[in-house]
Amino acid sequence: MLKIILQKCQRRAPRFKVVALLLVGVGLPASCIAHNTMTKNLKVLVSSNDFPASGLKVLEEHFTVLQTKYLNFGEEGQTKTKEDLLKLIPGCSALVWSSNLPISKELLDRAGPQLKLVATVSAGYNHCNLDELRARGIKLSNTPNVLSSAVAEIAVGLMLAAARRFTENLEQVRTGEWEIGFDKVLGQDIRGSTVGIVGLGGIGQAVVKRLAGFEVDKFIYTGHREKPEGKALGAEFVTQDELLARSDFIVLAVPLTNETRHMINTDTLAKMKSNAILINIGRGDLVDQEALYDALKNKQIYAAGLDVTTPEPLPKDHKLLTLPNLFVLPHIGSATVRTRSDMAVLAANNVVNALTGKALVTPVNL
Ligand SMILES: O=C(O)C(=O)CO
Repeated sequence: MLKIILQKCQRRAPRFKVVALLLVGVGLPASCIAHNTMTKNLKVLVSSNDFPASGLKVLEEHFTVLQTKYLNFGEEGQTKTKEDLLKLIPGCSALVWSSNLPISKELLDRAGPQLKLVATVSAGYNHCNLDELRARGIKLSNTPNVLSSAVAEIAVGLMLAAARRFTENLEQVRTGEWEIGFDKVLGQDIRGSTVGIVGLGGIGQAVVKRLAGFEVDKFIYTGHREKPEGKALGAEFVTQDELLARSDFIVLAVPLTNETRHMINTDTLAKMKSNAILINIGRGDLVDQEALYDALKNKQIYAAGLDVTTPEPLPKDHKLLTLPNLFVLPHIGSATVRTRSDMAVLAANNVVNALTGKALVTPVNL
């Protein structure tokens, strides 16, 4: 066995033969040594300096890990991070990507032909140029499922925040001008409502499950096709128009694609009930924000709760932020310690598999 490993190492990189011999001397399993010594010369770039230690540990066991030294925070931080990443990228075999820098043609050119995988640390991959990845034979992985509960919790949080008018109520607390009275700042119930889910994937299903105790009257959903999971959850499959017309809460849980971009626009907002509450946990561009601003301002719909906006960060003087019936979060759907750690480990395992010739754990079909 050892002989075969050493021959392999010799062929690939003679200096690893010496390393392997030394490590056998200290008692490490030969297969692990051969594998690690052969992959240690591969460079993997991690795009953020706050990537969870659990994921880094997996990567560092196998590869040479490069990481930007800047915090991707604020305009200056973002500029420095981008500059740093562009310097580090050439020669990398995999990119572990949690940056808002798009995976573009230019960036892939800069990386070079040895790049095998982009492992995005997100469920969404609309920031990746899929045509370029496909044309170059570069694989793409994402981190679905592990974040479904965390994102669904934020959807439920936004439903409560928008329905119970957290923006106005918080403002009252901050200014000390509380409206004390029996019929002041009344909100809407989730109890007895119809909740419409646009996209009954992992996150959409997790939203329905989390609302189990809220006495929702009816769950309906729309998408490309009826799903067996819908039946199991007691959710009715309807057309998009029917969902818009019937829902008290509309939760957007679909990826951003050419088909879904601006699916919420002047026309679709006009089909909603006047008490409708729109929740977006997908991507900002699912919604035409100008149209949403008008609909909220004119009270054409009741309220909205957004975890995602265009752009991110939303400038602090953006007109959306003047609306009392809008509650906005800074894209924190997956931002829990456990979820981010699970995402990091999943992304790292995808890298290990891609660079050791195994199937990806969570591939994106290109
Ligand atoms: O993982 C993603 O794509 C998210 O946006 C989670 O909020």
